[in-house]
Amino acid sequence: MNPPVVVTIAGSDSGGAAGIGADLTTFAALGVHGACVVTAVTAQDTTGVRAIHPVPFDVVAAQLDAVLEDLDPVAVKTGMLATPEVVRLVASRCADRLLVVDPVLVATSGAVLGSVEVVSAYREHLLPVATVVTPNEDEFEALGRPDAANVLVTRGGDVATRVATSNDHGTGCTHSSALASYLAHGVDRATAAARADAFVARQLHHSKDWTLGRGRGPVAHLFVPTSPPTLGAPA
Ligand SMILES: Nc1ncnc2c1ncn2[C@@H]1O[C@H](COP(=O)(O)OP(=O)(O)OP(=O)(O)O)[C@@H](O)[C@H]1O
Ligand SMILES: Cc1ncc(COP(=O)(O)O)c(N)n1
Repeated sequence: MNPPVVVTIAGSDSGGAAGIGADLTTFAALGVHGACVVTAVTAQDTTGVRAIHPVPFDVVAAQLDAVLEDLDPVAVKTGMLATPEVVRLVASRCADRLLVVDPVLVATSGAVLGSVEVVSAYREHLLPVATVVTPNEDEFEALGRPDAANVLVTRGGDVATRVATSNDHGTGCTHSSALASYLAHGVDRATAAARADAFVARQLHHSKDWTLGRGRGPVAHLFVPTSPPTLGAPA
């Protein structure tokens, strides 16, 4: 039987904690086939972002056309979209699919990954057509505290499930990719959100004592220490 197809539209992180790498590995961990549209190349490590190179618009559009026309993904997950043109492109091409929008505007390191123009494009074009939007607190503020049913503010784990670790680089990407994977397996939004929270908490627990890099280390995306996660089973 074919796995569900999910496409991530996001930037690369040379340090392998966030972005496309985190998304594809999370998709693999959760039993979906991952396709990818690369929007930007970042020179980044556990301590911060050194450089950002947006991919030319035509090349982003060509990647998206290829994936949509040939692989027909059931779900789309967006991360760093880099330019307002790409935000508008995604809104116009992906509104008819399960669409998880992680509005990547501020990195864990504090680096700004989205301009004022990008924020406006999100508000006007992408937020209204998303299935779920997963801003963190800073991104929620930057977006003007949108008051809509599809907005799920991520808060770094609630008291019961919070894992004490500084290895949290990539948690937002992992969380939104897990959410898109569970939706692609056919579970409802509330269940998918709860499972994504539990998945990230478990992955954070697994990597909590890692000492990779000198800054905020990566969350484990793939290592699954106990039984495999529940995928499309009844809610
Ligand atoms: N310390 C933690 N313990 C348990 N769960 C956590 C922890 N940190 C993050 N999470 C989980 O990961 C999700 C995303 O976390 P967070 O909001 O910190 O991501 P982010 O990297 O700031 O997001 P973005 O990619 O939007 O910038 C949270 O909703 C929560 O489910
Ligand atoms: C290419 C890219 N995409 C997304 C993030 C956000 O992830 P985080 O909030 O964990 O820094 C990032 N730092 N880099």
